[in-house]
Amino acid sequence: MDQKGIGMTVTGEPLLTARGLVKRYGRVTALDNADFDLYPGEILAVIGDNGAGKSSLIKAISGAVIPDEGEIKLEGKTVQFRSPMEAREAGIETVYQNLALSPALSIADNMFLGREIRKPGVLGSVFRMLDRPAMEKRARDKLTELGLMTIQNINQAVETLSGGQRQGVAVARAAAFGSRVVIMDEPTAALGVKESRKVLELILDVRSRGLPIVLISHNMPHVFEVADRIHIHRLGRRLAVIDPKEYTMSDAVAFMTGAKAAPSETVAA
Ligand SMILES: Nc1ncnc2c1ncn2[C@@H]1O[C@H](COP(=O)(O)OP(=O)(O)OP(=O)(O)O)[C@@H](O)[C@H]1O
Repeated sequence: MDQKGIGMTVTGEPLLTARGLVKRYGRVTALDNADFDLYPGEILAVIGDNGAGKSSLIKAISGAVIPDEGEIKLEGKTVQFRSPMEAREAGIETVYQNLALSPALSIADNMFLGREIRKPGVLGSVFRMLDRPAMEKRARDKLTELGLMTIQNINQAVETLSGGQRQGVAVARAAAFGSRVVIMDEPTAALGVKESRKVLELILDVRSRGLPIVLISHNMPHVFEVADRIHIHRLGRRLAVIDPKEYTMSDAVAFMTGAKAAPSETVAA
């Protein structure tokens, strides 16, 4: 593999790759031969103008849409996710823009939504009781481990939390279950300065635990603060991958809007 321009932080083989992804919605081609590479332990930001196809790319690699063409590989093996659940089972967790939390449910219940821990039941019985103490303990441990100590009560309804705390729960859930990759779609978009800071710290914290993160964001200061590499998406495909230490924010914006030609040598092979 040609490592030129990939950046200082990546080594070895990519963990998650996509080649030639195509996704059409009627006459709109959201993904037009898109490539993608995520390396172990890195924070990869994905940036691009509105409508560039960032969400479509992320949906394809997280099982939320099925691409019309192309190939996705996880740890070198071809995968075909037919649902977000299948991607989750493979260790790819996504924190969506709308968070997908249930406001009326508690923090613990939200963390285990769709994969509740159940008490051992009668063999073969489908009616197994929820193991609430086990879920509460695991939720509390995870939030403590991630430094979300401001959350006092694990049984507190999510609707009573601040935006930052909610995002924290969503990130904690992803970090708790994402054994291979955590994808975050605009995690700071709806947050204030203090709450954004907390989420950025969480992202760095998740990386320090060895989990790679894909961060989709329009917020250039946030991207430049935490990303190891920046994937620039334009007109449905990857245009370039740049090292944030080598370019400025205005360079990145100029590349993604087409105001300036992107350095072609920085496209990962
Ligand atoms: N479900 C859909 N049905 C029809 N068109 C869609 C659908 N999803 C995406 N598109 C179109 O595909 C193109 C790429 O959209 P996508 O949401 O992937 O871009 P994006 O880079 O994430 O944009 P933004 O930054 O505005 O969220 C757009 O033209 C969009 O209108």
